[in-house]
Amino acid sequence: MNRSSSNHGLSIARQRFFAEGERPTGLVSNVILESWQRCVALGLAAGARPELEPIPSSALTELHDRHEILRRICRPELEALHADAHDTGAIAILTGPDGFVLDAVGDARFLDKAARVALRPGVPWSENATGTNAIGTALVERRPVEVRGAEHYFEPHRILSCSASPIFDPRGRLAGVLDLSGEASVQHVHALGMVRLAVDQIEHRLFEQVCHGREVIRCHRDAALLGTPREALLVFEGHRLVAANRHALELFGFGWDELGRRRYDELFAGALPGAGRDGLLRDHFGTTLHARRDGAATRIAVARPAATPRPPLPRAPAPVFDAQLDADLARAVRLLDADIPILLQGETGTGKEVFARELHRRSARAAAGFVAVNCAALPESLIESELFGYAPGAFTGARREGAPGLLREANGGMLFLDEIGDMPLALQSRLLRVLQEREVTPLGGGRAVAVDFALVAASHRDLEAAVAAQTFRPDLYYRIAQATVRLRALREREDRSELIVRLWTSLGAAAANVRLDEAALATLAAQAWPGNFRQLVGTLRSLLALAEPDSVVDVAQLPPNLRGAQASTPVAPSLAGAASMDELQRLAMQEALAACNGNTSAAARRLGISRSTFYRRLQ
Ligand SMILES: Nc1ncnc2c1ncn2[C@@H]1O[C@H](COP(=O)(O)OP(=O)(O)OP(=O)(O)O)[C@@H](O)[C@H]1O
Repeated sequence: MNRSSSNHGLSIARQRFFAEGERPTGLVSNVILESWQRCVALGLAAGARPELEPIPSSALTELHDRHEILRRICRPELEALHADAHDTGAIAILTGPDGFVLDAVGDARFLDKAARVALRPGVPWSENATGTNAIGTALVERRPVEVRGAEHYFEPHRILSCSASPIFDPRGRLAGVLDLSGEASVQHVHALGMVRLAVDQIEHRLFEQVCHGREVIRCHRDAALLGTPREALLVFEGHRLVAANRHALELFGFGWDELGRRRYDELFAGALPGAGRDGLLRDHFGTTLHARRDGAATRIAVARPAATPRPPLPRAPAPVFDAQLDADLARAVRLLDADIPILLQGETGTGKEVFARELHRRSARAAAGFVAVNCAALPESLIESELFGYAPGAFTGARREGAPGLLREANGGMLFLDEIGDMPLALQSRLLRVLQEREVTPLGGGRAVAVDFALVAASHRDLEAAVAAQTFRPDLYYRIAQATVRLRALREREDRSELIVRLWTSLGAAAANVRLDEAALATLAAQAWPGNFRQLVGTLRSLLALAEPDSVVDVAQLPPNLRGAQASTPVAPSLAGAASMDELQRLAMQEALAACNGNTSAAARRLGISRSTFYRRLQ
């Protein structure tokens, strides 16, 4: 089909879909059609100009900080994509896993034009915010997507032609999206292919970085492709497959959800080649594969050049679940898939949100969205409109075209209502009605819209006690508490040493070759950790940030409040007793990092120095 006839077909498709409410099958691909339908269900008005304001610059800096590793890994491909597409004037874009644009590299003229439709850093290009578009739709579909001209949901975006591919980490979690966008009037013939190749490179590099120090098995049918981004990469823990890249999934023919389930002997027949060696392996179909095994020991032994800049610490470790949590997760997934809501109870920091996200990842609704609402963080005056949405002109200050609300945004996916115990009583009744009737009526009138989402609610309050105290409605309680999971406080767990070792490794300690000595580990494991995971992870991040590469952390390096007999020693005397300016500085930074849960920006602000100075002093 040439372009003018395909444009004509698209105009007819739009007319039929938007004006006549028909399904224009055959005129537009199913991916686009399904996306349009999702946008309609969200209440987005295709003819309107979407209000897409970038987040404030301080929030963008924070976003950049959070995705520093991803940005660094993707930079070469962003530059290369832009260079390859230079003739077409297209721009290369990187977004985070939520669709927020992190970087845009390209031709100044088109950058300018793109900025007019808000295709610039700090603006969300998720489908919920921006309608059908390559970035948002690739995030929903979890696969590469092309969206050209009038296939975009919103009229003003017709000027764009975009090709995007999601980027997955070795555990199958979305890390971000790479996109190439240009003018719809220019042909971008190989755009999607270029983006896919670039993502291949990125995922390969991400895998190397995340799994550095682990024993990685590389294989391919063709020996010449071993060591290239086309090779399959696999990591086993014991006998279980815990990480893989897309090529491995393709080779063995299963999806990310099989990670953690498949065993070595289900994939391969015969033993691995020796560590650090090449050899032959047979897969379970009997096909011969060329394989290479990177021994963990060999990799760790490679000395880090002194001048190598330290990679930033991951903000959060990969979730760690013990056997009990794994069993809770498996049970909760079955219940959730049978449409039974789950209530998570546990003290602050016990990982309720982490648990809920993992539930989503393992559930039948994993491909659809995860919408998290913190009922305690939303001001009471806003919570109603945020949750239930509002009709056009419902109240002063409302957006002209109204808003669908978070309950409708969760349609098809999972709604996570955090701190539900803090929801005002009047709203509890409204929420109950939605859960019973499975439809939402926006504030200020309008017709009720059907919603279908899996519900996970959480609270650190004892909701049963709140019902007895009449601060929580019993009928809502019985509705949401059909299946309850109690997340244990860390002080109740006997496996704290093992947990600390796993978190320590996951935070990058193996990559930097920083060890905790036995006494330090025992001291950390003996703590009660009233802030639970949040406090423990914050402390481990601080220790790692301050440790030299290839070193051992001992008890003397632990924050004073954690050091056995000195546990109750106030901060000031320990600072006063420090030996040198360097030691003083080190202690002050350590205290600040611990107080800010390992957030370096916040710790730098606390000390009144810039973030770059803080980093420099950490080197
Ligand atoms: N199972 C886990 N494995 C690794 N890290 C975890 C785990 N659970 C929680 N964490 C860490 O602890 C932090 C707090 O977790 P999360 O926000 O899920 O706790 P919460 O119980 O929802 O807290 P709150 O009640 O205060 O909202 C997370 O940022 C994460 O880094």
